[in-house]
Amino acid sequence: MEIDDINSITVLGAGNMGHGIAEVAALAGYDVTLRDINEEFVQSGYDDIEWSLNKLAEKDQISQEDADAALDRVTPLVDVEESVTDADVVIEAVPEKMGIKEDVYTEASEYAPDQAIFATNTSSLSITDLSEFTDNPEQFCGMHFFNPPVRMQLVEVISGEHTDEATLDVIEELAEDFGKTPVRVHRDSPGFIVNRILVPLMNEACWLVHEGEATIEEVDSTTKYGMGLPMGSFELGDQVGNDVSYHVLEYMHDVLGEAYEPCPLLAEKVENEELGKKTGKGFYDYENGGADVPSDQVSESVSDRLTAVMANEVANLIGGDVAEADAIDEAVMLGAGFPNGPAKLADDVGLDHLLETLEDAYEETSAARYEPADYFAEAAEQGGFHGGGEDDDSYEFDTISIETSDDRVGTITLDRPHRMNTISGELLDELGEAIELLEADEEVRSILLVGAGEKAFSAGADVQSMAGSGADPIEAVELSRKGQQTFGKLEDSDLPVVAGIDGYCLGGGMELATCADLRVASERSQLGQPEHNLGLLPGWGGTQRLQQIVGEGRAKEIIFTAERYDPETMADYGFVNDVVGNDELREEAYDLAADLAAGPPIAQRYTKRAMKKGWEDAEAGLEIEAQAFGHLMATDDLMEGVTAFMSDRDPEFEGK
Ligand SMILES: C/C=C/C(=O)SCCNC(=O)CCNC(=O)[C@H](O)C(C)(C)COP(=O)(O)OP(=O)(O)OC[C@H]1O[C@@H](n2cnc3c(N)ncnc32)[C@H](O)[C@@H]1OP(=O)(O)O
Repeated sequence: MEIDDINSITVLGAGNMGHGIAEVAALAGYDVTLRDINEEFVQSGYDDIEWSLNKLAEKDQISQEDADAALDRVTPLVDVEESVTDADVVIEAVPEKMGIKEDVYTEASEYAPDQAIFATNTSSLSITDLSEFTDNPEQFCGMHFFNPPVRMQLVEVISGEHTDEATLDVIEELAEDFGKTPVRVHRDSPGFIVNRILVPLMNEACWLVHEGEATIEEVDSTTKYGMGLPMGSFELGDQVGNDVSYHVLEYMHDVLGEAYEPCPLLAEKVENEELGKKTGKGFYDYENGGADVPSDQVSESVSDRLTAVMANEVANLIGGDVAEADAIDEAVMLGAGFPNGPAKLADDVGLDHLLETLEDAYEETSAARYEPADYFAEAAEQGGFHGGGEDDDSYEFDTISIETSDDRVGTITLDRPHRMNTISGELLDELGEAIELLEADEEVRSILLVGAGEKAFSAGADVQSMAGSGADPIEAVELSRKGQQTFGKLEDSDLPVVAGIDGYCLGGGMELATCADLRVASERSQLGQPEHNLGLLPGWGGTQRLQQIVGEGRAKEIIFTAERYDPETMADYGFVNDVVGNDELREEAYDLAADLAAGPPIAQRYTKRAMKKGWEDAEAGLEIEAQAFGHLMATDDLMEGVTAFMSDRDPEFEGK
């Protein structure tokens, strides 16, 4: 089957995941049948889809017409035969019990067309075992969505032992058509990628506390503020559900062995029905304020242990041919909101050190969970999961990407869409390097700055990583100076710089855009300096540079009110040069950057210098203007400009 042959999708199971998957498929334009065992369940799933679609429309993420059209494409049904008889793809999302799934597959494969592909959303059962309940196990694979499917970008596409390549290809294309990012899991291994990393991490957090090596506060402070993960390990456990982690661990324990023995502390939580957020109590008490993770109890030994255990799982996945390092990183960043993938995090700490940490713990405790995976030493030897530092492609970054085009535009994309393109220390380093690279590239004549995804240009400094290190005032001073200097490179650049703003442009994100020469914003953008809401001030140049553009009165208004502004108001204030339709932003911003790239480089360079100098001292600015004017007289560009004007053609400036 080819992707173009897919029109009808049946989702079996109208629960939390089932109705979410059906909604995603309907939004992508497919006819969807949503099936559950009785009217009440299926109607409840349908109502949830309607609610969610209306919410998306209310938030202007889709139009009301699109929401209504998507709902119209969903047919709720109870009868199995009727639900699958025309299905091109059947996605199963029924409860995680082998017996229930067996019944569902046996019945559905009796009535589904022979060519239909079956995909399971299971997070914990064997794809191979499930495929054997169908007539065509080669047309069966895993298609694991994350909760809630409508918001989460990741889909793990998992091969079973019998799955053929064509099935995986078409399901990957389908996931892309749903607007998701598929990550291929080559082997049917418990937990696939994301749970295989997260669940042993949460288990190790429990062991550290159970063995008296750390407190819950120390572990969570370290996880969140030391390692920079989105939340503490126990906080995450409570969110996932302690029963869910426990059952996944039990399954891993059965299939993969002793290393995955659930910690008694976790078992105790399950026994006491302290399952986390959903029961009001887990490791934290959600009826009394919930998780309050301290930022000042970061412990190096806890960080080493947790990172080492996580790295061991990465080594198991790579060594076991389940997935490659890049796929693991992408999956965990998208599925769990990690700022960097676990392979990259481990590489950054250093595999030699982590291997030693594991070996020491293994020697001390003889616990199987510390036994280094076979592949670990190999990866350490080659300098990391990502192969060490021998990669001499200087255009490779982790938090940004850069691209150059025939129009001589160098585009820098802030590339942390799962974190609203927030600006971390690493991003600042990479941004500085990227600006220098583009400046040094003779083929580049202008810079375009954009954010990845549709939600944000940038929501500012990554406040979480700032809270981790910013408790130290001296470090915070340095961080402020680093931001000022990095963004200042754009101001000082000889190249004209355009910021293409789509979505949130807040705090440090707005300070970055302030350093561009021109700003184009989409209609849906929201701009502002919310730092005062956090008890901070715009510390990446905002107190100085914004007033140069909008004047002191407006700059003070923007900073003191900490409000979010629409782009039209920002255009009235003189901050935004042009407001364009959401769908046109990329093209319009690029075209502007391309126009500037076709301009006279020497005149542009001197104009920027004269204007900047004039901020400090108008007399000095005027002097630079006069000198530059003189120098330009002797350039080929002037000759070319005048000749082109006389011949009524476009000039071709060479910067000479
Ligand atoms: C010197 C410079 C200083 C500064 O720049 S200070 C920072 C200034 N910026 C801000 O104060 C903006 C803070 N963020 C927000 O107000 C909201 O977010 C938005 C309005 C941008 C978006 O709201 P919504 O659409 O409801 O999304 P969501 O669930 O709040 O955010 C999605 C994920 O992005 C993370 N995130 C957003 N902004 C930041 C940030 N500035 N630092 C770190 N993380 C951030 C969230 O926590 C969350 O993450 P999860 O999905 O894991 O819950």
